[in-house]
Amino acid sequence: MKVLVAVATRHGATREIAEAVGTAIGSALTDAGVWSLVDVRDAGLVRSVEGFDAVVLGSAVYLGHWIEPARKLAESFSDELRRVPVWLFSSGPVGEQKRPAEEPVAVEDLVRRLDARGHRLFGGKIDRHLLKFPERAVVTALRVPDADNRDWPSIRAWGREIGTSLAHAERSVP
Ligand SMILES: Cc1cc2nc3c(=O)[nH]c(=O)nc-3n(C[C@H](O)[C@H](O)[C@H](O)COP(=O)(O)O)c2cc1C
Repeated sequence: MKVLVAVATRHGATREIAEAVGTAIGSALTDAGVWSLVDVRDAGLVRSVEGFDAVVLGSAVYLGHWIEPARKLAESFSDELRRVPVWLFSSGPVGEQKRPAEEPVAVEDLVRRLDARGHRLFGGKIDRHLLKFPERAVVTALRVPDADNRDWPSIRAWGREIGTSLAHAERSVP
């Protein structure tokens, strides 16, 4: 089984989540006795999704939205993506940035359009040293502290859930 984990990142924090998800999917499939090849790629470098049996697409969240390479991939390949199991994830919230009254990222429409199995929101990471001046100005204005809110156990658990569900589907094919 071939699985694509495509990710859009500006500063690398979401890429590391994608890699952990990909590793967890692969190990759950191996444990279930299913051969797998899990390809973690930058969304902007994906030229085709043909040949993959499942796709996980994730993006960092900036100002409430996915960044362009992830949106573009979802748009360009929406027909192909609807034909395979798809999971989405976003990574963003740091500190108190997530206000309970608001959805931190607008993806409901995408979940519907791609007929995705689910969407998970993970915490993000802010390291001012990596930010360009305008970004630093935004996080300073919003009083967002430097922090790493990525919850590795739940990231890995989600990847294993995906792998297990793919393994069940594979076994139930006659
Ligand atoms: C300028 C700026 C705007 C951001 N806007 C949001 C936002 O609207 N919602 C959110 O949850 N996180 C927001 N974040 C946090 C990022 O999503 C978080 O730092 C993420 O881990 C970045 O991932 P990356 O390193 O893969 O680009 C913002 C960060 C910056 C620097």
